[in-house]
Amino acid sequence: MKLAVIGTGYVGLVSGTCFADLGNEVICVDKLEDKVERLNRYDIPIYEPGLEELVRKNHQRDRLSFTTDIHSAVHHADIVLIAVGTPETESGAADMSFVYKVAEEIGESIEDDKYRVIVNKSTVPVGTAEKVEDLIKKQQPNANINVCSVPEFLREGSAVKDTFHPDRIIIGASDKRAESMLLELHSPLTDQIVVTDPRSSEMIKYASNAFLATKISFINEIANICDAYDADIKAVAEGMGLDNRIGPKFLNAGIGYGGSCFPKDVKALKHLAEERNYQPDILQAVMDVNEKQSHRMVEHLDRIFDGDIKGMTVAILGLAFKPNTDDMREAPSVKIIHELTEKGASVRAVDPIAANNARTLLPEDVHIVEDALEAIKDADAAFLVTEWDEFKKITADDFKRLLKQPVVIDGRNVFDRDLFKENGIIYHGIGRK
Ligand SMILES: NC(=O)C1=CN([C@@H]2O[C@H](COP(=O)(O)OP(=O)(O)OC[C@H]3O[C@@H](n4cnc5c(N)ncnc54)[C@H](O)[C@@H]3O)[C@@H](O)[C@H]2O)C=CC1
Ligand SMILES: O=C(O)[C@H]1O[C@H](OP(=O)(O)OP(=O)(O)OC[C@H]2O[C@@H](n3ccc(=O)[nH]c3=O)[C@H](O)[C@@H]2O)[C@H](O)[C@@H](O)[C@@H]1O
Repeated sequence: MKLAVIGTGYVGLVSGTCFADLGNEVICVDKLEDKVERLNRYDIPIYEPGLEELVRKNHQRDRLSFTTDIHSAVHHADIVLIAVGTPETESGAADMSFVYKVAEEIGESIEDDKYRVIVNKSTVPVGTAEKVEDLIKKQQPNANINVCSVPEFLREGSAVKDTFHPDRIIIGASDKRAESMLLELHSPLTDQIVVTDPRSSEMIKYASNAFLATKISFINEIANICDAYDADIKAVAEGMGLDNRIGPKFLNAGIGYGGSCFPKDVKALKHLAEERNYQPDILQAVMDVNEKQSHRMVEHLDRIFDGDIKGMTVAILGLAFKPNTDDMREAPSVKIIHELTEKGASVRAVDPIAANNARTLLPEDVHIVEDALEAIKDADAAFLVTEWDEFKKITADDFKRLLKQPVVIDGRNVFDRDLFKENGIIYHGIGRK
């Protein structure tokens, strides 16, 4: 099939490349000339394991190309995927200006009566498929199109794997012909395909992200209660997760969820509810717990030093919002570092790949170093903020030898608490002192 993919962020670039790899002819469009130029040189603007080889392979086979010309891409396509950003606005609602602009541009690009399926892959409010259809038809009243919703569920850092092996595909189809084309496109990926209407499909995406965020805030709340009673959240989560109805995933307590999606999507869903005069109390609580959670590490440090942390040097291990990405959007590290510097501490930070993206978000006097052991050396305390594999390998002995004071605050509960304590380290995890 011939595909046009509009937007080459995580979703557009990864899904476009994967569909090309499955044998489709894919043109990826971005409005940013320098991004398109970089992509044509296989200089991939995001860090995503496996992506570069896949782009190179399919580009060289002439199945995948990059352009700024939306007009010719839409003209060529049987299916147009919209994958532009839907960031949050001040009110918490999704900013739909990029999607609406693309809809208008698609309308302007359609000049013939060929049948095309337009697909929203961006995470969008319920009712957007209808709005996009209206906008396209406003530009081109005779456009022979159906607008559908196929939300994306990939995770950053494992985007290629998630796209080739999805748990499920949701197709929100507005018409039988569109449904069968989308089934044909997606059937090589999985048998687990749910076909529904566009509105339900749009809601499935928000509800899924909100549910995962709820699981995280729930376990963080239990961790905070564990803290107060000297129970161990790791044991608690393991015990809970063995119940099939609960499941073990997304029960890692820590410093709250970040990233480009959970924070904005929970807010956007809340906003959607309030627009229809429904007060979503659970979503509000999820956000409130998450907001508080990023302060836990500094609270632990304060507890150890009776609030007197002025003049200390704290080593920050990890800046990205999670491992295997250089994405700094809503990364808890930013809040933690600002809190430390506001309290008069100095910060020495390290991250394998996110340091460049982090620089402008951090106070100027934060010292970013290349190596974890260099960050720790002579610091008064170390904070494990992002659980990169290379940080997990730091031993109790390394901390003991290099830190000025053997204080380790483990924001992701990855170190062996008992071993660290046996080695004389003052170890605090989240919900496991
Ligand atoms: N990042 C992720 O892991 C996931 C994101 N999503 C959703 O997918 C959507 C896209 O997210 P990302 O890929 O992270 O976006 P992004 O913000 O990283 O990239 C969007 C791209 O679209 C381009 N663009 C904007 N307007 C354009 C136009 N008129 N014509 C051509 N290109 C245009 C931008 O230049 C940019 O390169 C969002 O709604 C997001 O919530 C869904 C699942 C996973
Ligand atoms: O809509 C999206 O953009 C995507 O959002 C998330 O993917 P992502 O943000 O890449 O990362 P996750 O692995 O889900 O982690 C999100 C945040 O939750 C935190 N988290 C995750 C799991 C956990 O047990 N505990 C926890 O604190 C992570 O540290 C991170 O800050 C979802 O997992 C994807 O399914 C979805 O497609």
